Amino acid sequence: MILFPNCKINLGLHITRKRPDGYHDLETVFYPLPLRDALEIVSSQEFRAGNLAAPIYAGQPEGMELILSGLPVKGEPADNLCVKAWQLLKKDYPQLPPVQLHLHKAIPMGAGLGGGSSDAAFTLHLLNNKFKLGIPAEKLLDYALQLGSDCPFFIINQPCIATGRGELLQSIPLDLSAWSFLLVYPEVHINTGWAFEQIRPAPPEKPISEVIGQPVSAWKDTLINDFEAPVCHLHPALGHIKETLYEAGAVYASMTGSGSSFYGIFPAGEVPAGLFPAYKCYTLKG
Ligand SMILES: C[C@@](CO)(OP(=O)(O)O)[C@H](O)COP(=O)(O)OP(=O)(O)OC[C@H]1O[C@@H](n2ccc(N)nc2=O)[C@H](O)[C@@H]1O
Ligand SMILES: Nc1ncnc2c1ncn2[C@@H]1O[C@H](COP(=O)(O)OP(=O)(O)O)[C@@H](O)[C@H]1O
Repeated sequence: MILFPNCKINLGLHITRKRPDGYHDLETVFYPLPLRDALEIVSSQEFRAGNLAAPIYAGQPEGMELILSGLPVKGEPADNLCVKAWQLLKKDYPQLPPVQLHLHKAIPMGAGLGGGSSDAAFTLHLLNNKFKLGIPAEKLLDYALQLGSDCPFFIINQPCIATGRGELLQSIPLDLSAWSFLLVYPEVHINTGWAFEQIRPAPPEKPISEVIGQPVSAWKDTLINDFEAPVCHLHPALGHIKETLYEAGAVYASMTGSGSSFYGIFPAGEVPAGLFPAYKCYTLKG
C-alpha cells in the first residue's frame, strides 16, 4: 500500500504564550499543498514472497526495515519519524507484523513544510488501514501529537486554524485553488526549537480567524509570521526572497513555519519562471 504524504504551509503564525510545559501556544492557519513524499509499507512476509532478498541494515529496530531514497534524511533509522510512528503503535498493537517501510523523500527538511510530521501521520494512517487496527480518528490524533506538534494536522489534512501547541484544529472553508504557489527553498536548515526561543510571545493585534477571512489581496500587511523577523535577522539573504516575490507580482508572500522556505501566491498560471536560479523552487496548485 502506497500513500503520498504532502507538505503544509502556514498562513500567518503568532506565538501567543510560553507554557509551563516548555512548549508555546500559537495561532496559525495550516494549508496543505501538493508537494509530496512517497511512503510504502509492506509486511516483511509479503516482501519475501516476492522472492527478493531481504536487505539487512544496521541499527534497525526489530520488526522494522526502513529503506530511504530521494533527499537524504539525517539521523539513525530509530530517529526517523516513520519508525517512531510504527513503534508507538506496535507498543499498543503487538499483533502488528514485521514490516518493510520505504520512504522516498522529496519534501525539503528543516524548511517549515512539516514533511517529517506528514510522514509520521501518514504512517499512522497506513498501518491503521493496512493492518485493520480499527483506531478511531480521535485516537489517531492523540498518537500524532506524541510525534510532533504539527503532526495532528496531517491526520485531518484540510485547511485549519490551529491553536494550542498546534493540535487544536478547526477546519475552515478556505479554498485557494484559484491561485498558484511558488515555493522557494533556500537550502538553509532552521532548528524549530531555536526559532521558538527567539520570540517574545504576545497575542496578535487581530485574531487570525478575522484576517484569513479577508481577500488574499488584503493579507500583505495583516497576515504575519512571527518567525520571519528573527530568521531573516540571522540569514539576511532570506528577506530578499520575499521582496523578489512581491516585485514579481505575488499578491501575498511569506515565510512558512519556522522557515526557511518562502512562498508567493500568484493568480493561477501566472508564476514567473527562473526567479531564483540559486534556490530549489516548486510551482504548486493551491
Ligand atoms: C513551527 C511549526 C509551525 O507550524 O512548524 P515547522 O516550522 O516546524 O514546520 C510547528 O509548530 C512545529 O511543529 P513540530 O515541528 O511538530 O514541533 P515539535 O517537534 O513538536 O517541537 C520541536 C521543538 O519546537 C518547540 N515548540 C514546538 C511547538 C510548539 N507549539 N511550541 C514549541 O515551543 C519546542 O522547543 C520543541 O522541542
Ligand atoms: N521522515 C522524516 N522526514 C523528514 N525529516 C525527518 C523524518 N524523520 C525525522 N526527521 C527529522 O526532522 C527534522 C525536521 O524535518 P521536517 O519535519 O521535514 O521539517 P520542519 O520541522 O522544518 O517542517 C529533519 O531535519 C530530520 O532530521
